[in-house]
Amino acid sequence: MTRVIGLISGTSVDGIDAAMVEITGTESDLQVDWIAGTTYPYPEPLRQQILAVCAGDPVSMAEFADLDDAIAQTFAHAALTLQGDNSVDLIGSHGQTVYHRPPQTKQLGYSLQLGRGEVIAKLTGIPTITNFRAGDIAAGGQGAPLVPKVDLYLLGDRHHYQCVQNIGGIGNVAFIPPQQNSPSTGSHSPQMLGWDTGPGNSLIDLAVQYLTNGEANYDRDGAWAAKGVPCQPLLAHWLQHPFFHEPPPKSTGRELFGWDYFRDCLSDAEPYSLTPEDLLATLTQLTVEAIAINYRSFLPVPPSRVLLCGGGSRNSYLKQRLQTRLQEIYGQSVAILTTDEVGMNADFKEAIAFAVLAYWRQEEIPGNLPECTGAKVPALLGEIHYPIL
Ligand SMILES: Nc1ncnc2c1ncn2[C@@H]1O[C@H](COP(=O)(O)OP(=O)(O)OP(=O)(O)O)[C@@H](O)[C@H]1O
Ligand SMILES: CC(=O)N[C@H]1[C@@H]2OC[C@@H](O2)[C@@H](O)[C@@H]1O[C@H](C)C(=O)O
Repeated sequence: MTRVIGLISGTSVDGIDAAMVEITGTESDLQVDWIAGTTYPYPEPLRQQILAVCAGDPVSMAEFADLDDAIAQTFAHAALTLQGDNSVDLIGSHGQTVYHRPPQTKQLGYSLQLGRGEVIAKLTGIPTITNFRAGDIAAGGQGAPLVPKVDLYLLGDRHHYQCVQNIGGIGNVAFIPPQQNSPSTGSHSPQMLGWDTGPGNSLIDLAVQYLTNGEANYDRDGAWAAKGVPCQPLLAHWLQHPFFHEPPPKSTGRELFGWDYFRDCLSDAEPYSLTPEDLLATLTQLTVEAIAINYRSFLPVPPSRVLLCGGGSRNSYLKQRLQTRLQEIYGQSVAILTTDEVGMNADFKEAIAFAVLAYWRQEEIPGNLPECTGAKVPALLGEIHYPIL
């Protein structure tokens, strides 16, 4: 048994999710037992600095190095807070993505996560694995999404064609066909798939911040959007964005669906004189339609159930709109649950996944699925940093 802490701050930049778990087995016999989890908020000035860098604000290399270390220190504190009196064997830290560029025909991808492992290992005294995306990118992959391989082994089901749909800042899906035999035999058909579906909560959050002058950060339970009506012509226009129609493998981030895109949305919306409620309803529906278009265009069969995770799984209005839209496109009801309902914590699933990815790195088991990231080969993911005792 290996006790591992997994750490991640996602594209919402809302704080560090930390999960402590005990892991045994390897792939088809992988077992992860939950011990504890916590969300450790960034100090507000640090959060603002991260958002500014993500939005393209210029920084000197010296400021950049300080930012890297400030993030690493916050991650280390999150790990130490969660660790308490427990002994921990390993930390898997995703870090904070500040830039992501998918690969092009003649150019490898580039994905930068801050919060260097040397500092986390030094401050915690625990071996720390970081920089998980580089190994997949070196193999020609997108570097994302990486969580689907963990979903396969922890959420694969004998009967269902499942979609595990994360709705964080960005949305991503893992499509998992029924696992009749051991997944590692590759005997399942059709194949496992996974890719980024587009905006999750990123545009909804930006709209709430804009509409409240920064007083609020998100639309709790979708209550505000639920009072509005989606503007169909605006949606039709936004849905022409090439990302929604690009076949997988594909990945994205705040570079595409961040402030600049939101400002474009606002100017597109001007002629319609939308109320704040209508604007939020339309942006929420964009997330729903992005998921629906991706499923209809790229899944080989309709999912028999969708397992939601990430903060968007708490947005009951979004969930209900997604239910309606999937029923419309498939002509039959598709069960929508949260991963909590099948025993996997929906808020900490990504943190748990990076604990597993670190464990796989230590056991020398590849962490990526080429069918999801587009990498040429399965690759060992992550760099190991040992504390100097
Ligand atoms: N009760 C709720 N109602 C509506 N939305 C919610 C609720 N709770 C969380 N959210 C949304 O979830 C977001 C955070 O989700 P999450 O932590 O999964 O994102 P992330 O991990 O940062 O993103 P990513 O998965 O893209 O890296 C918040 O910014 C908010 O928009
Ligand atoms: C570059 C980056 O941080 N991408 C994240 C982001 O957040 C959601 C989506 O975009 C996903 O593909 C990815 O994260 C998860 C943890 C993944 O790799 O599976």
